[in-house]
Amino acid sequence: MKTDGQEETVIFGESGMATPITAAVLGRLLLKRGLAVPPGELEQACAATQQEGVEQKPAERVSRILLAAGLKNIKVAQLRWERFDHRHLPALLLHNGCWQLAEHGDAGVLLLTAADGTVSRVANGELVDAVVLWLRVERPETPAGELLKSSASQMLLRELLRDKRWLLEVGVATVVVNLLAVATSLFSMQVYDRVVPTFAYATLWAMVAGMVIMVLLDWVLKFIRSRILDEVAKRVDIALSQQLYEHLLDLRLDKRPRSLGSLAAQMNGLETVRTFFSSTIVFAMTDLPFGLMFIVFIAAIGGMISTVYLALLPVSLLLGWLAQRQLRTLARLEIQRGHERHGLLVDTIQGAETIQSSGSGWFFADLWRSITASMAAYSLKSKLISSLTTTTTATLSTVGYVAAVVVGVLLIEAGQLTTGGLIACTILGGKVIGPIAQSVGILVQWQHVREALEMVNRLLALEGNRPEGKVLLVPETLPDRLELEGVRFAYPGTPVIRLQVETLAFGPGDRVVVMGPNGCGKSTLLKLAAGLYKPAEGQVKLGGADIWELDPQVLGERIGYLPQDVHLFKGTLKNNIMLAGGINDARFLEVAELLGLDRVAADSPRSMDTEISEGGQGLSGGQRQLTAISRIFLARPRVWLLDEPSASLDTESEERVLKALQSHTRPTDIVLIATHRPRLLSLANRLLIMRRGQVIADGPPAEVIQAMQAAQAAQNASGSTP
Ligand SMILES: Nc1ncnc2c1ncn2[C@@H]1O[C@H](COP(=O)(O)OP(=O)(O)OP(=O)(O)O)[C@@H](O)[C@H]1O
Repeated sequence: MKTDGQEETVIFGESGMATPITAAVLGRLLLKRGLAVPPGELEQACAATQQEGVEQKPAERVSRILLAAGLKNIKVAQLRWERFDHRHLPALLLHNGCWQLAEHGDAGVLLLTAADGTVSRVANGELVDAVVLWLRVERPETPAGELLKSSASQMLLRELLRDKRWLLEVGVATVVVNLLAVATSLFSMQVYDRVVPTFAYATLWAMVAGMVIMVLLDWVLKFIRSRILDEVAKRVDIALSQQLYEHLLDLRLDKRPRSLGSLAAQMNGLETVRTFFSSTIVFAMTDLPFGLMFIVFIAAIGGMISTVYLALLPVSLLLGWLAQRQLRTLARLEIQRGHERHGLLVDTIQGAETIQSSGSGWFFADLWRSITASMAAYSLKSKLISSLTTTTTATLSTVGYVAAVVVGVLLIEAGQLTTGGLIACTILGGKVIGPIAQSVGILVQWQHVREALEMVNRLLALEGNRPEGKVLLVPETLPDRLELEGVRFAYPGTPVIRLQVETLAFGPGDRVVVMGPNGCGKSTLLKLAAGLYKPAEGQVKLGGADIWELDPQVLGERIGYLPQDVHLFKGTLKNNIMLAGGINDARFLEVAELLGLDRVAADSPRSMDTEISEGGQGLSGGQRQLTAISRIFLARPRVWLLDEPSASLDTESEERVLKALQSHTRPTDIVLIATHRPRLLSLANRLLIMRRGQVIADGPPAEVIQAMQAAQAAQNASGSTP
């Protein structure tokens, strides 16, 4: 189909009507997303895919067009507008019967650009039935040159250069150590040329005495150099790991990678970097540039012999460069598999009970074996390449030695060189090739370090909760009011909106129970209200202030959040209850008694000092839940956000928690409880019902229940009507 000279492909809308998508509108989107296509290619691709038939879904068709136009690594997703995460704009939108480019406009208005370039402004609400095509571009690899500009490298450099004195000290020590190496060769030259022909022992002893001093100096300098570098590595290590860990603590939860294994591996990346910089290999690197200095000395002593080493130097470097290209890919693959293995390990340890009870151990053992086998294969390949390169460099070194001796003999015959001179040249020659042979080992390690740095970069690139340098509000008083305004939220990596709330306000004294089917967004609502997740759009306000503008301490003080999955940490029961500390014993005991935790402690020989292992091992599910609830009671927040507080509790404990909530909350506190337990309704003066991320009913519990029952009855009646 052609319109105005533009190639079109035909796409079926939801209703089954064919809706054309032009190369022009797709081209506009690609341009906005920074994806270049040579002129004419998109039109050709559209025409080619059109000939294949029109029965494909829009997303499939656009995928084919993009592939035909040479754009790989792009996934196309088709979504309903109301479930689309606006952060992923620009996208293509099917509105008013044609596909248009949709972009953010101002004040929540959307800019739509049609194929012919006409722009219209549309309000969000007008697009309820619209369909979106969203391009998800896979992350491009960081180019090598970018690495040094990257945050981890910058952080490393910043730490290394914080106190520059060590650079001078190490520099001076390295120069002197290498000059002493020249002195050793000069010693051999003098012995062969002056001592051996005449057996001049007096000269020999004088030179030996000089050498002893030099050897001692060499030892002392090398020792000092290694101490200085160790100190620097230690300093950098402490600073970097602290910065990285704090970044991890402050990481925005919705920006965290989903796999725990890769998150932990990214953190561990620093370890690889640290080991590299604190290893002796750094000395080999600092000695590398002195190869050229030794060639200059060889030229001064043996003239033409230097050309042998000058020729060998680029050959060895080329060999190393070729090797490192291969090694880099292998290192990346090995590290990726390493992440998977790490993730599997974490999962296996956490899910040990499930694995054993389900008898699925063989499956995990197989998975482990296959990952380990492929890691071993990559490692074997990289060892093969590095040993091939090392052996070749060693052979080159021998070839260099033989060539230098041959050239030396010719020079001795021509009277331009002495035997001692030749020996000195070959000693210095070894010092040119030696570090290069060693550098192959450095290259192997460097590839791992490079990958590790990229991993750390990825971690650092993840957004923190509060941007650095942002001025945060610390209000002295905050009215007890929690509001959600125009909130839309999608979890990372998915464009599906999981929470959509136009306006929702909670005032002083509100006792709200949130109910709804599994996965309707109750926990998501509570997490957003607690400021754990940031909405893609809209605001969550506490006392009129956006909670993302508030200092986390203010937030922590005002809001108490009980997660659905309670987590306890390694330590004692008491430590776990008083997690953030700062609570007096009387209050602690009062809360323990209130919630029945004193009885848990009484059952254990170590009472409140009962040992808890990582992840809360050592307590029952209900006891873990009580422990977590007691943290909130100790904190006494103004806003209580409790996610399934009684899910693991027996009736007695549930009653106790209910009573505690009635008696120990202030009349002005806001209490929000997500639950499936009707018993908790006795506490509520307000009931929210949620479906598919939206609040569908809100009001006094009796009224809401009545309305829901009436709606259900009406639905049943209409469903039973023939
Ligand atoms: N971390 C996550 N990443 C991606 N999607 C998520 C994540 N957590 C929850 N979801 C999805 O968001 C939706 C809402 O989840 P939520 O936990 O808020 O439901 P819920 O109403 O609390 O359910 P339940 O009653 O089972 O606890 C679900 O469809 C779920 O699959």
